[in-house]
Amino acid sequence: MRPMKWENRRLKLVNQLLLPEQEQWIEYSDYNDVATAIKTMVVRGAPAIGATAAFGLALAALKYRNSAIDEFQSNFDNAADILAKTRPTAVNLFWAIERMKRVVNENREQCTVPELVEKLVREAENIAEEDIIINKSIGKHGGNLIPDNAQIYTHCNAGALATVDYGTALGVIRNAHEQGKNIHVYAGETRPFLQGSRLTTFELMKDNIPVTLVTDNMAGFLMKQGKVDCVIVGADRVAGNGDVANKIGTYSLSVLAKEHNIPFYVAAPISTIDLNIDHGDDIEIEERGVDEVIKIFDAYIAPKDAVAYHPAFDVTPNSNITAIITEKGIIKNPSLEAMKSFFNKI
Ligand SMILES: CSC[C@@H](O)[C@@H](O)C(=O)COP(=O)(O)O
Repeated sequence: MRPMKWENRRLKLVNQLLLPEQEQWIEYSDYNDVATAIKTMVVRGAPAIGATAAFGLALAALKYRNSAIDEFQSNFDNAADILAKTRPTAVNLFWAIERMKRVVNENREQCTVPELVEKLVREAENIAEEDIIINKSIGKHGGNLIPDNAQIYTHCNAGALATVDYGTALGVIRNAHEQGKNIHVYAGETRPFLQGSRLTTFELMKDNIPVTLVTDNMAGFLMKQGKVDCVIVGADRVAGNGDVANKIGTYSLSVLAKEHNIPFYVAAPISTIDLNIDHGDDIEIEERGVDEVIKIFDAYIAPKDAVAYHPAFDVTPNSNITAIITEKGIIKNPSLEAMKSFFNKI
């Protein structure tokens, strides 16, 4: 299931806050509303918010298509700033915004504003279409790492809903399933926002991929019981040394996997790798409102005035990662050197 549609020059997003109970599509014509959708997590997942921001900028370009070039650029840059301030951790957001800005900077001298607008719309469409191809390629590379009869543990939702389609971690799982391998997935519910229970189980069940939902604190016991053959997660940002920022709880899973000698895989597109950052400790970790911890949607699960803390992501050190699976190949035992040699080869 795709989380977004670009139809008649409008963006439609499925409201991921309501899934799986309700499939509500919201239409966007204003980039400010798109920024709010990213912030409130109507749309979420690193590649999905990148593509969404690109469409947000396409909407901004359409809005200002009758302006003179300088005014157009200033309004466009302002829209880019608004979209960039929505969520800080997933680098795909900034990567997509930069790609859109480059279209303006490289073409503003030789194009009219309407021509520029068309190029921007096309670039956003390209970002979205390429994402699907990239995910299928990640799936192909990663699918071969999954043995037949594997029991796979995944965290959060790195599926079709977190991308434009197919998914990264779930793309690997989908590929293994398409190869005819007999696999079974444990989906961790992913407190506090429940992307695992609401979205991952929903996606896998729709595809008839056997899945069992577990709460996050069950992972260690499952591993001890020998019920997990590998862990696969997505990523919001990979540092130049292969440290990985991903949904809060990923780090704990990696420690558990190491303790039990279970391979720990990260599936992510190259656009998630941030070579401007050498070390995971330098990745900005988003802190979200404590209401998301104190409540589950509208229901309080703690005293209303309880003190709570909500880092939305954590960082897994490269030493806990068996391999990073990208669309261009696999980086085994990631380190600064392994990452450098991979980028020299591709
Ligand atoms: C292919 S999505 C990879 C990551 O973005 C995913 O694992 C994740 O952490 C999503 O976090 P979210 O807060 O739901 O946007």
